[in-house]
Amino acid sequence: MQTSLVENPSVAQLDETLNFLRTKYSGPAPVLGVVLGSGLSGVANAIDNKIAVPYAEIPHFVRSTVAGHAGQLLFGTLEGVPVVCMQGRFHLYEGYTAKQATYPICVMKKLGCKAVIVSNAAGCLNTSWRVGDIMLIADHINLQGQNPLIGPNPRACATSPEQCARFPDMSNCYDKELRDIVTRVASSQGTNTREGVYVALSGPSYETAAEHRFLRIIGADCVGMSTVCEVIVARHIGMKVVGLSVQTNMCMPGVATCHEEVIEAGNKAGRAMVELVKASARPILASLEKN
Ligand SMILES: O=P(O)(O)O[C@H]1O[C@H](CO)[C@@H](O)[C@H]1O
Ligand SMILES: Nc1nc2[nH]cnc2c(=O)[nH]1
Repeated sequence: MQTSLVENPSVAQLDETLNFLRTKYSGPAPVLGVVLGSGLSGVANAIDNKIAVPYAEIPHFVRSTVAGHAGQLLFGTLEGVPVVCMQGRFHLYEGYTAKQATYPICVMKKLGCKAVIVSNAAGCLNTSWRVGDIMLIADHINLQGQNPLIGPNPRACATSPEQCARFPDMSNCYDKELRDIVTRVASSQGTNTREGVYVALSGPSYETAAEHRFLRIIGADCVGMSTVCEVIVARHIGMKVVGLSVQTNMCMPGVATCHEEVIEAGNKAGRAMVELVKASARPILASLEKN
């Protein structure tokens, strides 16, 4: 069943989704959500005791239509931490509304997640970086021309109506404490992460050289077509966020970009990302429990 979500998800819709998921998975409630971007599905292999539920079966989920996005929800544990993982995400350019694309984040919240790790494949605008580098998102610029919070407030997936500010603060969107944890884990693994700004456009066309110049001038380090709507919803309903952008292609004049290259680079660099996400799960949980 595929519902056209132009309104916020209702209590009835969320209940229907959750009741269905409970028929598929009855293990410990996930505390951490993970969203895997293009070519980054390797994290799925690190999940133990996995139960996979295709999006096509889940009430009110839309379908994954993009190569490199498997289109299933995974339940299991990552280094002993109960997680729910989107192996593939929904994008606005697939024709989905911002509410449809972010519905799984509301479901993660209802399942019990306190934080979400969002990952993406991105075009690298920062000329000091290289393909394969992992950027911890420190901030974002939303140039998608959409905001998933437009419309009635509050939303049913929040813990309480008071949680959903009409004008939610986005100043610590990408949680500083969790970012520091991931940076420490990365350096203990010998992985050199860098922090930077992710800019999201609607896509699906890649950028022109003039657009690349513009995006650098406004302060972006890398560019993609996803993530920001998910993050806005997660913050609105009180979930902490970690964002990882794998640099899959250099945005340079005269250099063409194609999705096959993005997936291939994602697959390659994704290996380091798998180790990073795996090793970060327990310290992130410890930090969530402390706060
Ligand atoms: O952001 P993710 O889902 O990783 O995918 C990125 O890769 C695709 C373009 O190659 C776009 O969907 C872009 O957003
Ligand atoms: N918009 C955009 N999205 C991407 N995803 C991966 N690479 C790119 C890119 O160069 N531009």
